[in-house]
Amino acid sequence: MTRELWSQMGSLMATVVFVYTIFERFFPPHLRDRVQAYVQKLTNHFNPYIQITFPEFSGERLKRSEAYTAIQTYLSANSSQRAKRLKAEVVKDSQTPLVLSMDDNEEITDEFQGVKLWWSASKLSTNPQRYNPFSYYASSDEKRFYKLSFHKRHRSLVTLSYIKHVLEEGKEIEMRNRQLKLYTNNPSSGWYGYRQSKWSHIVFEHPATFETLAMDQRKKEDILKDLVKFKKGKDYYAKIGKAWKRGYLLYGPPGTGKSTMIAAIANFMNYDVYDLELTAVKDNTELRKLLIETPSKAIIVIEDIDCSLDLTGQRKKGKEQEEDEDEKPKDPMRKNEDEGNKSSKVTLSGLLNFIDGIWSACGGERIIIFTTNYVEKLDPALIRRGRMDKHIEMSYCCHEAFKVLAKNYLDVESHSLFPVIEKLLGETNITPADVAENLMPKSVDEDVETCLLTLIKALEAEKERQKAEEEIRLKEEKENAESTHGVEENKEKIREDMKENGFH
Ligand SMILES: Nc1ncnc2c1ncn2[C@@H]1O[C@H](COP(=O)(O)OP(=O)(O)OP(=O)(O)O)[C@@H](O)[C@H]1O
Ligand SMILES: [Mg+2]
Repeated sequence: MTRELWSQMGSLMATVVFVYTIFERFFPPHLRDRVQAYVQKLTNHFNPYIQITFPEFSGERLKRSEAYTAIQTYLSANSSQRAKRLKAEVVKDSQTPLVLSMDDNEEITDEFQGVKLWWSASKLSTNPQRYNPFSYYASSDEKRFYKLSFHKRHRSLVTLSYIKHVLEEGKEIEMRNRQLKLYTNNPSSGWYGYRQSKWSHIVFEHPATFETLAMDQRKKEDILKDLVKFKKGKDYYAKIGKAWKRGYLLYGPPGTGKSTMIAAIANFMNYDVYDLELTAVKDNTELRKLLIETPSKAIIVIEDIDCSLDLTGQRKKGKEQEEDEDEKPKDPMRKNEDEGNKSSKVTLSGLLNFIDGIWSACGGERIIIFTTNYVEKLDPALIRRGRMDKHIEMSYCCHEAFKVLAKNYLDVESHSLFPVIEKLLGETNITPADVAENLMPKSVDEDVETCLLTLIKALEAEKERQKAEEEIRLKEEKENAESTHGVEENKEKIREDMKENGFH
């Protein structure tokens, strides 16, 4: 018998039950229960189709079931073309605010490894008397659920593989469609008030992508490969017994694209960005509390690490200082003074403890990015491999990077002026930010050639400036060397005079 026939049998049974309910008061209760149990047994015995129900709220009606949401997303993506009656819902924090899913009592067919399965959306009103047609809100007596039906011979395929596949794909689509967020830490004074939290967020809508990022192509591909490997590395990290995190250090002069690279990484990985402003963090305990609240699939960013705090070379000193302070007997009169001095006492060791510590393994899948303009100023302990796994230099604009910018800003891939620019770029240090600024048309009627000529002029001016700077530097060096030489000559002369005069 086909599933359709079984469905019709179901309707027939419902009619029987309905008729039976009308006449139920003529049956004594013990007989009624027995008949009900027999009817159920009989149907189960002959019906080869199994049904699994996924309720919207499980247990307490406080939290929507994650499985229900994932199934809804999966079915919306796979069924909106097939279902005839659809329901439109506004979904918060999604790139597609209006989500279409199949309407109540609608049924669609899915296929998995050649096996057919049926999904239906239903709702059950447990207290029909309380139905209020004028209410804006769903009745609290309404219970929604998805029902999955399949033939019993596919029981293990469905329970072991299909449901897992649906939930994983549903969650994956949710992640893809969600809007990224940029979080910044709140000062601790506001952490515990009404509706206050440690992080505030806004929607993250930075357009930067790896495609629009101007840098050496090989370097770019290397970073992309590293990111992909990290994203797929859950099992690998578990196998080698390392927390699923990766540290990047981006360094280079201002305007070379460090912040742009962070945005491109966030867009590529589809991770939220947690921009940690260290100067707003009082001490290591606060730092720990903030970091504990960062979830999985997050990028934790500390920009300009050399300027945020005096982290450079302070590791030992910081520790010793902390120990000293612990040993000092506390003078009650000095308590207020101490509290006043407590502003921003995050230490390098506190930060390193987090990066290495066990709580960085809670939640997993996190990328930590430090940026700096002066890599040479940083304490080697902070940037050693294993902590900052990848050091990426963002350098001055090379010809390849220029070509990306020309494509972004002017939509050209080649031009007779390109070789002139290539030569000048080889002789001058100019940041991609400056190149971009010069390439941008200043008015609507400025054509490609005018923009390229503007850039050439800027490059020539910069070349002259750098040449003049270099000449001054060389002159100063020469003068210094000469004056040192003069002092030495003088000393030698005095020594000879003293010898002549009999002094030794
Ligand atoms: N490599 C790049 N690719 C594309 N655009 C870039 C690049 N570098 C700079 N830009 C452009 O210049 C602007 C400034 O760059 P960005 O803020 O990323 O530099 P930065 O290295 O973070 O500088 P800072 O050290 O001052 O923070 C960006 O908005 C972007 O438009
Ligand atoms: Mg920056």
